[in-house]
Amino acid sequence: MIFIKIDQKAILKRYKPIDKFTHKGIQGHALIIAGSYGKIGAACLSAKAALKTGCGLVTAFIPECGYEIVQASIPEVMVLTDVEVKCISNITFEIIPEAIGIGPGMGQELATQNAFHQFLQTNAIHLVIDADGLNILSQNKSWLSLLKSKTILTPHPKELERLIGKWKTDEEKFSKTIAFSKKYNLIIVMKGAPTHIIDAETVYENSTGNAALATAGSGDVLTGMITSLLAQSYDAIDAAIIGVYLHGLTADIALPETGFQSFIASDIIKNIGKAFLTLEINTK
Ligand SMILES: NC(=O)C1=CN([C@@H]2O[C@H](COP(=O)(O)OP(=O)(O)OC[C@H]3O[C@@H](n4cnc5c(N)ncnc54)[C@H](O)[C@@H]3O)[C@@H](O)[C@H]2O)[C@@H](O)CC1
Ligand SMILES: Nc1ncnc2c1ncn2[C@@H]1O[C@H](COP(=O)(O)OP(=O)(O)O)[C@@H](O)[C@H]1O
Ligand SMILES: [Mg+2]
Repeated sequence: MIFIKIDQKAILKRYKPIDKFTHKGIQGHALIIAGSYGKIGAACLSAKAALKTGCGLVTAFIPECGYEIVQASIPEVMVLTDVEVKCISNITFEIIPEAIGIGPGMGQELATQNAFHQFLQTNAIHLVIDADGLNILSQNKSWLSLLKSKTILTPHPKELERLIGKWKTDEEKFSKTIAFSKKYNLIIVMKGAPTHIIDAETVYENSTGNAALATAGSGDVLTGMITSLLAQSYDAIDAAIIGVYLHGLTADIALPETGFQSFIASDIIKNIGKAFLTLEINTK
């Protein structure tokens, strides 16, 4: 195992400042496939976080019932709807995004599982899988071999357990996750306090974040942020590392204003700009 601590210096080596002459057409298009009846908020959080992390365009693919919710709450985001009202049942789109984030709030209806399977069989675009995307994979482990090399998975501890089985010690958790990452050639964002990013034998430990992040939708926001960085042509490992670092940094920045208790997932999104600025100041 190779252990690497991720601090600001490590991020600055990977961070690419925005080109003065860029435009929205080349700044990356992220597609967020998420949401179900009662959990359209997860799609909103993820899509808004993707936009606020710098990609030029964001499209949300959601069940029909979420159409007005997403359009009204984030007018900058484009929306595609499924034929089903309450859940995703057929993932088809004509746009060509550079990266896709799938799973937040998506639910695990049979129709959604079938649509996800169909999608994995044909998808060739860089991918981040979270939440119900992970839960569906846990129930259908043979589908893991459909994932392209360096697909990013972002499990919290319970989702990780569903994927790799129970562990008794931290050591066992790491060795099982490393073996899983190697077997399927995946990047595993092992969310926690702190979060570790696992790429085969290499374990990156994040240095930002605090308990304020223990709040609903916090992971949905992270999925949007990593997808956005992937869409902006960061390598998968860099997108995962920078996304986790900035996500944690928002909570460190906001803490003096919100305290642990009143920090909510929208506060992560609100502070992404300030988190980026700490990097800009250090590249001057
Ligand atoms: N506003 C929204 O629409 C929201 C939608 N959400 C979605 O709701 C669905 C269900 O997600 P959940 O994660 O709640 O459900 P899960 O059943 O996957 O996870 C909840 C369980 O995991 C355990 N757990 C979670 N984090 C842990 C940690 N750090 N350490 C130890 N145990 C931990 C909890 O004790 C609980 O038993 C997902 O699709 C998610 O994206 C949530 O993100 C909440 C907000
Ligand atoms: N005590 C904590 N300290 C630091 N980070 C935390 C803590 N609790 C949760 N987090 C972070 O918050 C996020 C929670 O993600 P997740 O459980 O998927 O939330 P949700 O599904 O509600 O969106 C992860 O990035 C995790 O690392
Ligand atoms: Mg989650």
